[in-house]
Amino acid sequence: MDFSDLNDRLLFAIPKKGRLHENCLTLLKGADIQFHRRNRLDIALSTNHPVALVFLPASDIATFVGEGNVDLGITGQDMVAEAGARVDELTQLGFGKCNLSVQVPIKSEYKSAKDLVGKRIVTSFSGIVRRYFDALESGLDQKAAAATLISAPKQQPRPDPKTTIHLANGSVEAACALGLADGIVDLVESGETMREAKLHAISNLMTSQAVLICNSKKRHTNPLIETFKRRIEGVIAAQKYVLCNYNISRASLAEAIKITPGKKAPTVSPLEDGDWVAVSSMVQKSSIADIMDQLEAVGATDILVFQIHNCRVAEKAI
Ligand SMILES: Nc1ncnc2c1ncn2[C@@H]1O[C@H](COP(=O)(O)OP(=O)(O)OP(=O)(O)O)[C@@H](O)[C@H]1O
Ligand SMILES: O=P(O)(O)OC[C@H]1O[C@H](OP(=O)(O)OP(=O)(O)O)[C@H](O)[C@@H]1O
Repeated sequence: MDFSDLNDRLLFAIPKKGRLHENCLTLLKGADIQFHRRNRLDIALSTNHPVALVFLPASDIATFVGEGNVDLGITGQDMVAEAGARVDELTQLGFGKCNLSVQVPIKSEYKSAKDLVGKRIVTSFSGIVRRYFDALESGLDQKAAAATLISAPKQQPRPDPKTTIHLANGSVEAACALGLADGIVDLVESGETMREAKLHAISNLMTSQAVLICNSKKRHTNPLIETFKRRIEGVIAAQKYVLCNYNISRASLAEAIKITPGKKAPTVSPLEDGDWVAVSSMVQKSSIADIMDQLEAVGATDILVFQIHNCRVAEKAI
């Protein structure tokens, strides 16, 4: 492959390793973006679309998309905020969910992030943390300081910051025990790392999940961007929902529909026995056991649940 192979191809950046990598490969497969990645090469040409996949560190993707070096990408919202990148968030992907929190040793005297103003913080998110503590130092409360990370235009850094922020690229949770920090700012999902390190969270800077992002200027220049967005949304919806079929008497239909209202509306088909109908409806996979109990309680029979491999659905949430 040489660079001319990339001409006229949409460049789509995917995390090359780490927490988001496997889920991204599943999405590409579900969206039927086929490719062959040669050993040790971080660029792979799609074999069925005018697309090149670019495998990059998750932390670089927001900057590359923001600056237009690649057109489309998947990374965490935390990475987008850290890069301060101006990108369009096309869709939230429902994985890589975590919080970015200020944490201190359980036994320390610090009770809120404000108590750490003027102290030492270790983090992998030095940009976000600098902005957050600048906001606290300028007198904002924790909630208002966290809001500046998402909505407010980027401020100039304070010329005389009181709080010392050190960048660490991993094992941030060890910094307090090693005497390097009074507090840390790190990601929390299950909380296991935090608890093992005898830390607890005293404030939340932001919640994050993986997102599909694109360069704002390129959004409407290539129709494949919208096609891939729709396909990926279909794969995610299919992972979230199952199809529930059952039979119910006409007398109980209204009650049953309240339990399974469907995306738009359930499909109701007549049965040979005129007093009964068959109902087919998409329901959230996570509540299916509850829903089956409720359907049985209102008299539904022959309740069958099917996995959905792929779908395109209306926006309305169930
Ligand atoms: N424990 C976690 N639970 C859920 N999502 C996480 C977790 N840790 C990280 N993430 C999400 O995954 C993204 C990438 O994290 P990861 O640790 O894989 O990044 P990386 O630094 O590129 O990889 P590596 O640590 O392998 O160098 C983060 O920006 C965040 O959005
Ligand atoms: O709340 P938990 O479920 O324990 O997850 C949180 C941990 O996950 C991430 O680290 P990762 O495992 O990616 O390793 P790292 O410390 O090398 O970044 C993050 O930096 C936390 O340390």
